[in-house]
Amino acid sequence: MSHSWGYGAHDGPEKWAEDFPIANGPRQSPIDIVPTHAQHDPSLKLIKLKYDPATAKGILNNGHSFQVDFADDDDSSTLTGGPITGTYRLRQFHFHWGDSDDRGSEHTIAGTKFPCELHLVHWNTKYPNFGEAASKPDGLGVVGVFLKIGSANPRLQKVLDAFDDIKSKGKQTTFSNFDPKTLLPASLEYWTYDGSLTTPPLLESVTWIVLKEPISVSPAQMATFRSLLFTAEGETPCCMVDNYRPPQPLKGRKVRASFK
Ligand SMILES: NS(=O)(=O)c1ccc2oc(NC(=O)c3ccccc3)nc2c1
Ligand SMILES: [Zn+2]
Repeated sequence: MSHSWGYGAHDGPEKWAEDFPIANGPRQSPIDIVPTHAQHDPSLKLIKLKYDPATAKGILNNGHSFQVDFADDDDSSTLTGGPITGTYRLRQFHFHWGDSDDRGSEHTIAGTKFPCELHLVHWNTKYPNFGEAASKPDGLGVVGVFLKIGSANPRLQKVLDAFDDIKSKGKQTTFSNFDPKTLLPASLEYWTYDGSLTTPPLLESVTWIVLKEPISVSPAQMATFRSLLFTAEGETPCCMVDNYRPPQPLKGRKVRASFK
């Protein structure tokens, strides 16, 4: 089955269920987080993110977003604590963003959309690799960070400076010595719930950890995000924008807060 999905009218989120019926499953992501409905859980631990900059390997335009990939053959870069048990290894981070500043995030907060959202993707080392973990209900842990319009974010700039080499789909380049911790806000307070990958194959294997505090991004930096292309070299260029899935039904799930 050739899975060609995207974010357009003909291949976008409203069509994904045709090839990926789990799109209508019981624990789909993203969701609208309503802070007043979230329950503070005092048993939730602090999240611990330990990242070794040396594990950063490369940056790739995969035609849906761009991602920075990390070496995950040992426990050099891990997520522990928070709502999860055990050790989850960082595999990649990527973003979702809009064509204008009024949209772009996947999760929303009481209906509020942010212009951009960062996802740091980790897999549970109780499984042999990412692919195995991605098919298990406790296989993945994704940390979501909102970006809001403000002053230019100097830590983001190193990522954006690599875009000239990955403008179109399938292009990649080396990307080394980068600490994703520099992209995190001061507070690691979070909401957590059981969900899924937000793009096909939409596997329901993600423990979501969405940070309450956003990081900043400037309008000029958002324009740089929007200069990437969904399309490969030689194809009619199509700007990579609005690569976000809208919130999905909660279907009885509880969202817990690590804070009061
Ligand atoms: N928006 S999302 O829910 O964070 C999300 C959605 C879809 C995803 O597919 C992958 N695959 C790998 O990282 C991968 C890692 C190793 C080998 C092959 C793939 N990560 C994802 C994260
Ligand atoms: Zn994502």
